[in-house]
Amino acid sequence: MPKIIAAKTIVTCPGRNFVTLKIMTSDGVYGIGDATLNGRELAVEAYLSQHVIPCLIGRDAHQIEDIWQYLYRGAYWRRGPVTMAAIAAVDMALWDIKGKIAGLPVYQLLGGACRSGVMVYGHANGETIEETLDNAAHYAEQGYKAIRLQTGVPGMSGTYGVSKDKMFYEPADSDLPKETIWSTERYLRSTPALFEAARVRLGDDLHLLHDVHHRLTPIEAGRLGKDLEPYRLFWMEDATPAENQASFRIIRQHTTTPLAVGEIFNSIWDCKQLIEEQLIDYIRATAVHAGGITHLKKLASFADLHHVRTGCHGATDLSPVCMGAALHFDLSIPNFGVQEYMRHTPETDAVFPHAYTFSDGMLHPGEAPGLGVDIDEDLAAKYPYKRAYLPVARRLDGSMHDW
Ligand SMILES: O=C(O)[C@@H](O)[C@@H](O)[C@H](O)[C@H](O)CO
Ligand SMILES: [Mg+2]
Repeated sequence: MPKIIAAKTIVTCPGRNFVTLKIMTSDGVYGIGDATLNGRELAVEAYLSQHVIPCLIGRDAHQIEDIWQYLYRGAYWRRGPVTMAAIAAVDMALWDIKGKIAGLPVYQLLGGACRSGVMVYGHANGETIEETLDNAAHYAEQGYKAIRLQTGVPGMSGTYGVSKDKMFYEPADSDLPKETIWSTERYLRSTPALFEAARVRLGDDLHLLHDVHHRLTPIEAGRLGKDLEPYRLFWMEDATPAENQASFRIIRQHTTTPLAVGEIFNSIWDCKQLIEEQLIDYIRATAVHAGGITHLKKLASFADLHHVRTGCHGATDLSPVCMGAALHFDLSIPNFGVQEYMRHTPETDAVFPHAYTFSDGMLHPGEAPGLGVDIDEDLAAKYPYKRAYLPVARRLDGSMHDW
């Protein structure tokens, strides 16, 4: 058996912070997993190095499910982003090892390909509607079939989703949380105008998406969904905070705009009611924050029973290791919907050489054994950790709001 003989964490900041777990086996084969939790990176690093790695040594690296159960049940304290990101990193690394030993890409171990490629969506944005649509046209020229549109809200700078650099979006760019302002009324006025103009300019064939980023109440979200119906969105994302899953019933009662949620979910328990009651159309949980490929597989199978498809989170704060894992998963499940693809910078891509490729609006994980993603440790060491936080938002009267 390939025995786990050592494991270590690698923290690097090639423009943004990433935490990677590397597991070494007695066969000389190693695997890697993503453990990045944006803005709280060192908590996961400590959880792994202080509490998880000592429990891994000597175990059979092939026993992926058993090790998952051992870490999940064994901690006694279940779930939560730190715990689940740490378990996810172990899980990804073990799938990587199994694939390398079998000489097969991970998607083959998951049941083989269900499709020829993974449709992805890119992020078009701008301060104005015109700038956003120019950017969207640029994505369409590159072959994207699905595009997310976010535009500045008049009179409010620092709105979520609007970036200075049009190809790379990095909101965690400040060593203390930056304060931004928010007005629901202005946002609800400007967003339908963006999509009205988008259909005129971009036509009917592109899939258009939008991220509300948890900033509306359920009834406000119901109204926005209704206002957006004429423009036939692929989805409206994170319409309202989802701790109270039943609140999605209110949105559902008011609109046929498809709903996506779940990038901050850590387990199937965060979306059990949402899925069971068919209150959503797409579940956005992803490998790194929801317990790895093993847990995501269960979640997707449960979702499939309820006509819910997947739409894995794929922002830049999820490393190329997570992107690799997501692509193997996406290719192999029947109820795949779409994959988010926010490109990493060339510096990040150099630290994480990978086999996945983009062509004609689709990503493919490639045929390399395992996850097909590696880490260049010498290069990683040149970019030390830099504290960075996401912004926060306040309403016009100064009270806190979701960013
Ligand atoms: O849909 C998305 O990609 C997001 O909502 C992210 O940009 C999110 O803000 C970041 O992942 C936070 O770390
Ligand atoms: Mg989002």
